[in-house]
Amino acid sequence: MPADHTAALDVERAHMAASRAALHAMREHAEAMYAIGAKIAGDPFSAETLGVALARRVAELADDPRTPLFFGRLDLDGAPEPGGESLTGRYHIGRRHVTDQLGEPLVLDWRAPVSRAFYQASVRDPQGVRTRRRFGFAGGDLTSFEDERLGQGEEFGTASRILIEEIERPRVGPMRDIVATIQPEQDELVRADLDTSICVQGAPGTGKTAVGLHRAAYLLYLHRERLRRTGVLILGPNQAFLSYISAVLPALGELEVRQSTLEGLIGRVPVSSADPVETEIVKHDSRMATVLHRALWSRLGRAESPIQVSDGAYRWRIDPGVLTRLVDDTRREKPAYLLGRERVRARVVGLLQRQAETRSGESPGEPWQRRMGKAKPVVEFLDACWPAMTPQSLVFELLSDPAALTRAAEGILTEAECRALLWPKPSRTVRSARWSSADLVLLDEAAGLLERETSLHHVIIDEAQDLSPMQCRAVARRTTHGSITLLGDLAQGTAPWAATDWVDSLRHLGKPDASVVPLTTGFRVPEAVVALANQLLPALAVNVPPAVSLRSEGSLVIRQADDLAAEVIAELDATRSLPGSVGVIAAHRHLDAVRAALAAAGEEPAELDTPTSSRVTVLPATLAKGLEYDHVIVVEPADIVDAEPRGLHRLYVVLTRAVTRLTVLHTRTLPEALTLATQG
Ligand SMILES: Nc1ncnc2c1ncn2[C@@H]1O[C@H](COP(=O)(O)OP(=O)(O)OP(=O)(O)O)[C@@H](O)[C@H]1O
Repeated sequence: MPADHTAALDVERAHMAASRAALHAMREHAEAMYAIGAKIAGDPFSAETLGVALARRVAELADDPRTPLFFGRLDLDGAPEPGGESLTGRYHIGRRHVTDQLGEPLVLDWRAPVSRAFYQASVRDPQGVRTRRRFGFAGGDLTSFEDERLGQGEEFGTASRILIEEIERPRVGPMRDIVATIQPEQDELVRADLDTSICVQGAPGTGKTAVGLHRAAYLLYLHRERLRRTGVLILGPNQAFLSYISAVLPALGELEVRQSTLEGLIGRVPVSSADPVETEIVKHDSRMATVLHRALWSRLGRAESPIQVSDGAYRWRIDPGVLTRLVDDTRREKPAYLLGRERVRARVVGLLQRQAETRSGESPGEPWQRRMGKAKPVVEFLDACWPAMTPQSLVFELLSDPAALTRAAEGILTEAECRALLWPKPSRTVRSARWSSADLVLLDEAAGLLERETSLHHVIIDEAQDLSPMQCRAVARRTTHGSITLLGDLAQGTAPWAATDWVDSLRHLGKPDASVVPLTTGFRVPEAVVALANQLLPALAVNVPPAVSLRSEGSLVIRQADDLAAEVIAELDATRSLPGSVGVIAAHRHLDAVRAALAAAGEEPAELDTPTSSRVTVLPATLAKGLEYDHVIVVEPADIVDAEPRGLHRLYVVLTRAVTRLTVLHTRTLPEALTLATQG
């Protein structure tokens, strides 16, 4: 390193030390506030609220010695601020604001408006940036830097050595944040307005998950109070994936974002049975929404007899014609079902009240109204003409009563589809029903008809290509007044109902106008593997742009084996001296044999979502989505393809988990698409 470079780095290190000391002081100050918070708050409720806020502040100010406090610097030369003013001076950009005792900024949060230029400025549009400096680091220490003098036409783009080093870094443990190296096209998505819904179609490893997580952090920074009340939610495909991404937001100082699977979000009953796939397909079809709607609303009836009710002093009467009109009028207002029932009850009481007023000249009080609302004749009328329902009772009836299902599904489902829906041996009562995971979407749809969901402000949905129409509707019900970020790759759709076009998903999600933005630069998969994966694309029958890889390093080996287990062990031995994680991915039927071979060879592989120090993880192909390993060993691809109807898509997912080295081991003939790809 040249001497002037070394000297400059020393200055930066000193700034880092000063920033760390200042952060420490900020935290001590917050801790002191926390200690006296209870005393200064006037009442227990404010003490509690203040205590929670201060405790959060203390936690947010934690310093992680393994990461540097800043990773970039901007020298500004009259940059126009969003407000129109010009900014000059020097700003270090990091994971959070750090200020000195006088409140002067030592580090600017990466989400602050000024920091945008760090990600977006270019020679063509310098945004007032004279020099952009990026730092290389090891642990929390600065090791190098790289300057781009934009004013002098100097710009590295994806050739930045520091970016390359970052993406070539061996992967260990859970996912990391990418805040130091967010690319301009990713930054556009991260910083999109809160009210804008977007759909990101991105090839494997293009940073969709990373973009989603950073977008959550960005939105929370900009709209902290609003979002604290109404929430940001991240939806992922399974627990293994959620645990893989769980460290990213805390590393960015965001500790309170809810991350869930869709089942976790909508599950209102335990899942204790499984459906055959043809049944699941019908249950996830959007036509079920119409069937449920019809089944529910067809329960409204005409009043056959009058309500005759006594309040102890007098008897009142409402004629059937009036009651039927009341039901019809309320229905026309399109309320949620249970709200409608209560409206009818209130209107009946209103009619009784008017009769009482006419007779006595006085209005009966609230206790009288409540009593009349619960009077037996009123309840009997409601139960006959607008019966109370629960999600479970509605779905139970449809799945157990052929006549009820036929009535509700006529002209919507075929006879075969109805047969697929009906339980072969229905439980005797709703309470003893054994629900499947596909039933959860039906129950949620039913619940949405009965009562409106409260809307979240923003939902980020990862691996969204696998959402069924009914699952999309479940999300839509929770974002009626909010926005969504949809992240996915049509080529990776493995569910039987996987989307083949984003237009339909967006329609079911209630955001038909969201724009679909492609991401095509891959940061994970090496060139050789991307080339192989791209050649599978025609066989996947989806229209997506192929990926380009930023990683030229990396290897691909496809090897015929006699003994798969022995080959896996040999391959593991070959990777022993290399840094980074290893994922052995196979169809379910091979897992026991692979695990036994590993045990015999003295390897103790990690289980998914249990953090261990083991470098090797053995996992089924069905859980590989969204994950990555430096070295991936794929066992018997033909069995992965054969295991499910969209097995080739599954294979595409599995092949694209590799960061550095992909080894495919097979005894059977390779799937045809892969053979063509290797020849091509
Ligand atoms: N700008 C970036 N700088 C450095 N690393 C990045 C960048 N963008 C993405 N990465 C890294 O690339 C890898 C893939 O990112 P990510 O998992 O977000 O991709 P994805 O599009 O969600 O992939 P998949 O479709 O396979 O789920 C991760 O290790 C991520 O940290």
